[in-house]
Amino acid sequence: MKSNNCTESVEGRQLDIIQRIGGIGYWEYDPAERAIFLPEASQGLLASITGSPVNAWASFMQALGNDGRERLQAVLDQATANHLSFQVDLQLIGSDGRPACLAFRGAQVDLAPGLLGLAGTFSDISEEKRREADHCRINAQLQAQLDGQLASMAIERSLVAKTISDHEAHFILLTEDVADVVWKADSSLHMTYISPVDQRLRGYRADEVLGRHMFEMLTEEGIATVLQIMAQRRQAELDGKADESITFEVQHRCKDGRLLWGEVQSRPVRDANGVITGYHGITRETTERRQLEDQVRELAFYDPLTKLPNRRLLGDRLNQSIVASQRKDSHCALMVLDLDNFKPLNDAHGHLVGDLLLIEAAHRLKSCVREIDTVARFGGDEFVVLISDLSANRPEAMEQAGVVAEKIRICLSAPYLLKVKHPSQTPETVAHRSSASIGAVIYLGQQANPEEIFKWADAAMYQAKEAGRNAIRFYDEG
Ligand SMILES: Nc1nc2c(ncn2[C@@H]2O[C@H](COP(=O)(O)OP(=O)(O)OP(=O)(O)O)[C@@H](O)[C@H]2O)c(=O)[nH]1
Repeated sequence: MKSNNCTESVEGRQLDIIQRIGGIGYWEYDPAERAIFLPEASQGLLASITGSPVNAWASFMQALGNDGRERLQAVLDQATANHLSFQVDLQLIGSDGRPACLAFRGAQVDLAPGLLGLAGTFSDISEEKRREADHCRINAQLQAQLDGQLASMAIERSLVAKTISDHEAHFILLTEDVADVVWKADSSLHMTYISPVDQRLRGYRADEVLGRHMFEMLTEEGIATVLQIMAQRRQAELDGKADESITFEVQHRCKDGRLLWGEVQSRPVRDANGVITGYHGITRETTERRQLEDQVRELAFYDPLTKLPNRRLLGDRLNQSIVASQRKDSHCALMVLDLDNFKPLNDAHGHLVGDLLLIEAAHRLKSCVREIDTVARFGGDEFVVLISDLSANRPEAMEQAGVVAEKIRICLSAPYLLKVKHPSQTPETVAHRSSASIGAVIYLGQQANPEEIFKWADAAMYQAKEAGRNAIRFYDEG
């Protein structure tokens, strides 16, 4: 099969760089198989965290220990059952005996048409955890000092008052120093304290925030997330299982209309009877990390030029289609398409104009199939179409696939009028004729493996080329 090693390697390199700089890995979870899938670059990142270069996922599971493994599985099960997004922090011991902490974040997504699963990212937060522990230690020390002073207040009221104000000044200095926003709210979520960092991040002065409701800082989605978390906390309190500290990520509104992502770590403040009288917490800006996470996902699974799924994602969808086809007893079709007469366009007008044709071809291909079908780009001028839910009867399924293939062939052979915009020149329209040679194969369940299916469709595509191009050939099993 022809391939575009250059595009693949650029993608791989970009992904690699993003993962190294951002320290973010990507995963997908198929609930039916109860299996996690990691792209290759994420495996490398995981291996560097666990310190074991061999079989990154296995050494990660080993490093988690029984408790960690059970915890991760429970979170995946719960997120699948309740359609929740989640974050779980997992402690592990690397192969060199070094303790590490990994943040697993995820949400429900369509892994493939009709297949709901989970997808998300992981990152090494060992350093953040160490810093958090330092914060907590400092806060605890301050709190202990304040408590001690308050206890002797009756005796040395005036002396203590001075000490407290010293400590408050110390506390304010500390909160100004850290990059995170420190805040407090009363039990009805009206803000009672916010550190000055918030003004740097969101543009609001503290006096514009104090007394306002916390929800005024958040987007509608963020409010829904907080309400959901509060309902869960109330239920957990009733069950006697409430966690004191809760971490969640929501978007915050800025004064100039921008939106920022913030990871909020919140704790309740309780009176002597354990009744919640307010909340306090730390909010860390995570916009850049979220953007990196989105970029990692894009680069890992999508072709940057056409935005179609790439070879890696198609491989995954093909595996899923085989399982689904077995379960539903319905055929699927895989078609490999190579454009004809594409190179002359590049040669005459340059690669940028060639790119416009590839983008147009991608649009045309998508318009020929249903939402549940997959159109992928394999690099170069080669595309792959995966069609599922065809008849259980082989000749009938072949006829159905033939109708789609013919629709694609006609659609791709229509003339291309490419609008080229040169910088500081009037736009020109380049007309070009291309078509596609299409090789198709029909498969049912696990009768064949993905490599064979690709090989057969590819062989059929070469037959279509040899037959004079702009043609369709089905793989003949005979
Ligand atoms: N514009 C552009 N061209 C690419 C890209 N990737 C590969 N190519 C070019 O695509 C062309 C593919 O060559 P061929 O498939 O042999 O060209 P063809 O004229 O369609 O020939 P036949 O398939 O034999 O009909 C080569 O010129 C590659 O340089 C890309 O991302 N953008």
